[in-house]
Amino acid sequence: MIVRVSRIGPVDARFEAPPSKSYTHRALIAGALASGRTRITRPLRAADTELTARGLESLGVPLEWLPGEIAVAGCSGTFPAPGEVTIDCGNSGTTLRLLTSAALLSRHPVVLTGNQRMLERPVGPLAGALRTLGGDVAFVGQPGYPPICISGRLRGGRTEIDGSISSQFVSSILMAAPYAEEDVELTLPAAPASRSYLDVTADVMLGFGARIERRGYDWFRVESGRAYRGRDYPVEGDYSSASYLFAVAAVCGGRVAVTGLSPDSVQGDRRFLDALEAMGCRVTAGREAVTVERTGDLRGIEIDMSSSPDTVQTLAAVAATAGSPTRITGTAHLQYKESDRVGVTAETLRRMGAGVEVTEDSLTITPGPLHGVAVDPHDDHRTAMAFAVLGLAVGGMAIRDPECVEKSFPGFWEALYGEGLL
Ligand SMILES: O=C(O)C1=C[C@@H](OP(=O)(O)O)[C@@H](O)[C@H](O)C1
Ligand SMILES: C=C(OP(=O)(O)O)C(=O)O
Repeated sequence: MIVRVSRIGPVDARFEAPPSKSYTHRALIAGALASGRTRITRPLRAADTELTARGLESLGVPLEWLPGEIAVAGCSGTFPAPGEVTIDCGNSGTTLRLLTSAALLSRHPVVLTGNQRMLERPVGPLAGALRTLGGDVAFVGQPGYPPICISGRLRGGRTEIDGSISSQFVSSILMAAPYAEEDVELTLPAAPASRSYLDVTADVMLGFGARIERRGYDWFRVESGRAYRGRDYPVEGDYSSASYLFAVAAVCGGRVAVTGLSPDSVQGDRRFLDALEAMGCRVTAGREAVTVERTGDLRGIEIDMSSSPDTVQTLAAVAATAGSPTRITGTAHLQYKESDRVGVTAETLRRMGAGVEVTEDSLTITPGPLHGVAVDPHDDHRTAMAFAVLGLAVGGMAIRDPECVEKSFPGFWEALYGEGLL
């Protein structure tokens, strides 16, 4: 299938943000490990969160998707799987990495695998740290990459962990840590990638009753024995998904209001709004909705997006329509995602007529006269959504394999249709 995107004029649209992918993954895992029942309300039902849910079910956790909620019967810290299980995590890095440490809470070995691309996404630093904490982690194929087989126990204690490739390595150990035999103390020798996701992890853990001490992003201690308690857990809206909606106002002009976002969220992709404001948009966060409005021209900016990785492509798309160049830094770890995102973004923007310069950790976009092109998202939802939005300003855009948005934002195309934008 192909979605064709035509140029539209200034917009006046209102959307509801989809629920947060990161919060839904974590609430599923905390609820599955908790004592008692958990009701996750307004969860994200998308390909990736279904993969986490199915993984937990195969570990023996009863779980039910109901309209607008998920009911989870917690296993009190020991997965009841009756034997070895293999979990297919597709291309969901969060599923594979977060379940890696939790798998030590099963009495039987757990094999975690995924699709072809997932087998190229690293897990080595996580495996190394887990071994120090008592786990047996064996690489079934290429050392440092899935598939991995997890057995042994989560003894706990102190370890160092390098989160500079992915914060998910750190989140993984933190989320399982309340069920270690001893307290877990993690020291991060290097600045973690995507550090804001560690705030999301801590937020969910605290919400489920864990005790966690920390010094910024370089030291964490989780108390053993402070089990998660089942609860009703409402999931807030997703700032990464909302970025595509806000970007429509930035590239087309006019205004877009998005409801369902928490104004004091710790999600790092909130920073995308600061970027739009610095470029010349008006951003207002009211009680009901966050609104982005553009009446004049956009100017280029320089911004560090290391903590907001999932909105780098949205920002690159907006930057291509500005009046001056934009330099985005903190992009090194985007090469480990669903695709080599910097490479694909640079190549597509160049084909559209923009100038793009790439270094190891930055992306500089120099706007030029743009024209639409055919985009192969390489099965990367964020590439499809970012270039669809840019297509609304440029016209003549064709997005191949549009169903890849199922990963995080299954209603993306319907949302644009619903507001008459497609
Ligand atoms: O923990 C999470 O929920 C996520 C962490 C980030 O990954 P990295 O830490 O690998 O950059 C982000 O890109 C991903 O979409 C979700
Ligand atoms: C990188 C992403 O997800 P994950 O790491 O879970 O595959 C994403 O959604 O952009």
